[in-house]
Amino acid sequence: MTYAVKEIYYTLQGEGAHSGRAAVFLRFAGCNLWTGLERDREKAVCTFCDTDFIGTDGPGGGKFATAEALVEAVKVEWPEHAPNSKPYVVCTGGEPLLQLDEPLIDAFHAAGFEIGVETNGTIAAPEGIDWICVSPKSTAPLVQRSGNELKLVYRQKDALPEQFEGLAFDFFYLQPMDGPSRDANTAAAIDYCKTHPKWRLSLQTHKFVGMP
Ligand SMILES: C[S@@+](CC[C@H](N)C(=O)[O-])C[C@H]1O[C@@H](n2cnc3c(N)ncnc32)[C@H](O)[C@@H]1O
Ligand SMILES: Nc1nc2[nH]cc(C(=O)O)c2c(=O)[nH]1
Ligand code: SF4
Ligand SMILES: [Mg+2]
Repeated sequence: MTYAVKEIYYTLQGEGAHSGRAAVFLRFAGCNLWTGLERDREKAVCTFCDTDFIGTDGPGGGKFATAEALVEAVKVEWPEHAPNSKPYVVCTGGEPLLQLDEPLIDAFHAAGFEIGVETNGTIAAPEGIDWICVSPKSTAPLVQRSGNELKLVYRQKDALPEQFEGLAFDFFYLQPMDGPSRDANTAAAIDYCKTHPKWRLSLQTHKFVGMP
């Protein structure tokens, strides 16, 4: 299968349980809940996306004919001399589970990588991913109902924390929705976490410091 990749870059995970951890971000092109075009945003299932995932024109982006070729492009971003560390790749997008398949998982593991994924949960995750972060979206049916962290963007009218707190995840996070109401959403998320301690606050820390 040919993989369509928007961008590949080395940064720190900004969100959730692995916040602060060095990772290569592999951003796949395309999503099943929005075309990525501003003219379609209002009518999309997911309306608040903060990401450009159209095309393959970003840094390190392109079309990769094999899993091995894509792994090689990710591998070169990890520092050469990194003692006592296992390389970590975060597969995101767009929706990474449209493209992240078993051959690619196997190729990453063969190269010594630990694999994380950021998914909207509408597609079942293949076996073998080391860290599954599910971020449910509005009315989109949630298929992937277990994993390591559930990271709910807050506030969404059609996706309330109560709908998800019984699912099989190790951690439950609320991430304030960025946009015109970010400050109000942050205050509401803090309040919710204080009254519902099962939930923790996830801030998009990379945005504070201008990291990609
Ligand atoms: C761009 S998405 C890509 C991965 C996948 N499609 C998903 O939605 O989980 C990466 C993460 O950013 C979150 N996100 C997207 N737009 C956001 C916004 N405006 N404010 C806060 N988080 C946002 C998503 O919920 C998800 O956890
Ligand atoms: N630094 C950084 N951390 C992130 N965690 C999840 C992100 C994403 O867009 O999937 C993201 C991102 O875009 N940048
Ligand atoms: S599901 Fe993820 S990538 Fe797709 S539009 Fe929503 S936040 Fe963006
Ligand atoms: Mg992002």
